[in-house]
Amino acid sequence: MGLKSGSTFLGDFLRQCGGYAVIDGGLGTELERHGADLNDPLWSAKCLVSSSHLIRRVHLDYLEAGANIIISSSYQATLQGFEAKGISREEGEALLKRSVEIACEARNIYNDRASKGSWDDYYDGTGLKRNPVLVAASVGSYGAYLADGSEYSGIYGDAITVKTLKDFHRRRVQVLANSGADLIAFETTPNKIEAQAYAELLEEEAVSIPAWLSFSSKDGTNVASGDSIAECASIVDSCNEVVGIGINCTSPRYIEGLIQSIRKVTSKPILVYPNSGETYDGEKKEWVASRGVAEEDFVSYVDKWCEAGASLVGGCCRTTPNTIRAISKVLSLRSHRV
Ligand code: MET
Ligand SMILES: [Zn+2]
Repeated sequence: MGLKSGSTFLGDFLRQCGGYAVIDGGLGTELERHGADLNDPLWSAKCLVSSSHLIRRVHLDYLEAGANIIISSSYQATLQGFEAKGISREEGEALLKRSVEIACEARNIYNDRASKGSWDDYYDGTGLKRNPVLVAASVGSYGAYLADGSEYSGIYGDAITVKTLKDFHRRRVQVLANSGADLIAFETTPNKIEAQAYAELLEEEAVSIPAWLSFSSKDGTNVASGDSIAECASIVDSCNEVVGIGINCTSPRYIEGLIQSIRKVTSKPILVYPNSGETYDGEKKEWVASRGVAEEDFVSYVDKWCEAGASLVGGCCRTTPNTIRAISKVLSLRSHRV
């Protein structure tokens, strides 16, 4: 896809969806809920090796809950992480591709089911009712690879520069760009240097599919490291390959303010998929439940986020197909208004 088509890619898709699109919910969370043990440096990517059927099932659950965009299980799948487990470069690349294939298989099953559904179930006056679906290849941050929660601190230390980050991500991005995915989702970006690294990498490598980039935040004004969201978003805004900018894995209560800051520096579509509002304890590797937001409360924010300028909404860690079903209802009511 050339730059020109890249620049209208997400806008065209949003129009196809009626103005608003639904992103899926937490993948890692759902895999765990189904019994997977993700206490591993590869986290959800551990299932790529042993339980791809479970990953496919979770993608399918999100599609059936109304998701328009499903994000692959490659968040914590890195060639470096695979190598540390004795998995060769070649096998590691095959696993990265496999993560996207599994998501594509889920989309095929979903499409088949929808077209075989009864006329009454699926006919909505405009044709067969089947949500348009994109598959996004997940790229987690360098902090996610470290597997110590640093995607929520953004503190990488002085030895880590834009250059080392580009080199860290380069091959994985190349492989995922040629995996059959529709776009790349750079998730949980915690600082400015990593945003800069992604933007430069997309340009240097002439990546053939578009990308979106989302940040994590702990306060509603800055990304996790303390760099300002406005500054981070403008770095990304100037990269032609980036078709959407947003926030993920952040408490719902900070989202509205963050959208307003992003809106000031970009006219690209804004995406948000917050977590449940609980906090991740990187040392204990568990979510601290105390300050969570109930499912109904999460959903009550969705209209506000859209009014502030978001057009793609989903959920991150600790959200489930129920959250996505509820988001999908709110967005489809809004879609009918556009
Ligand atoms: N897409 C990833 C997942 O839900 C994002 C994780 S954020 C720590 O599994
Ligand atoms: Zn998350």
